[in-house]
Amino acid sequence: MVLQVRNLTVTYGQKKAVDLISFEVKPGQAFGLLGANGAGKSSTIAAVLGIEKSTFDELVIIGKSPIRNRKEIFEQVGVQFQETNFQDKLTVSDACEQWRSLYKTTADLPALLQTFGLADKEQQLVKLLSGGERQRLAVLLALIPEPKLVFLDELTTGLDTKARRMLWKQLATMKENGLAIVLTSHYMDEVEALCDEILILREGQTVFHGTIQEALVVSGKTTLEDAYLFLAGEEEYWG
Ligand SMILES: Nc1ncnc2c1ncn2[C@@H]1O[C@H](COP(=O)(O)OP(=O)(O)OP(=O)(O)O)[C@@H](O)[C@H]1O
Repeated sequence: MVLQVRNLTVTYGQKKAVDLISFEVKPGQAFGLLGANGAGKSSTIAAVLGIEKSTFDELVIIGKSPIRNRKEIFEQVGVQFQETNFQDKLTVSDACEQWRSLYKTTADLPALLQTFGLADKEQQLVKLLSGGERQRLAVLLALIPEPKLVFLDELTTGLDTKARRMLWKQLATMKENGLAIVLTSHYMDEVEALCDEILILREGQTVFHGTIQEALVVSGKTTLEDAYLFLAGEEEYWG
């Protein structure tokens, strides 16, 4: 098991943003955290990484505690955040080198730049990249440490169709090689393309946890999007 989470709770003031959620992720498996805006997905990821305060019965990443062994875990876990802030004068190449310098072992950078369609942008300022290119750079940086587990928050938001397909294909290959993925997404085609298991949050609580096939069966729907809307309790808006 690469990740074990049991009864994780995140509280902001009086509000439980994440309420007793539990899940596990195995090597080579992609786990999708789904839910409406504000359902608690980012809070879950931040708590799992030990960035956000939480309570739990079990929280183990690659055999270690992200609270007590943050440094060791950092070497083996990649993180792509929704919005990465880059300095104004930073080129793509600088960003990659800075990131690489943080880790003991790193992936083949020219190959990653090629894969992510950024090989000809190395000297370009990050702030001048298009939104989609910046997004691809954020995913590339998450993969630099050759992680065993990667967290991808809204993986392909803002990406064009070709770039999305390229990323899915790349991640599918990495999964075959044992990479474990935790991703949040609002796109059910992406979830179907990548996820082996999903957990749907509604106001911080688990309303479904299982495979996509199970979500279809439990909801009695024929598409994942319909199943998601039903299980997340959002169907009433669409009738
Ligand atoms: N630091 C904070 N202090 C207080 N409330 C917070 C804080 N961070 C998040 N929240 C609240 O906790 C709830 C869960 O937020 P979270 O960002 O985890 O949702 P999300 O599922 O990731 O949403 P989105 O899809 O919009 O990214 C929301 O109601 C949010 O307003």
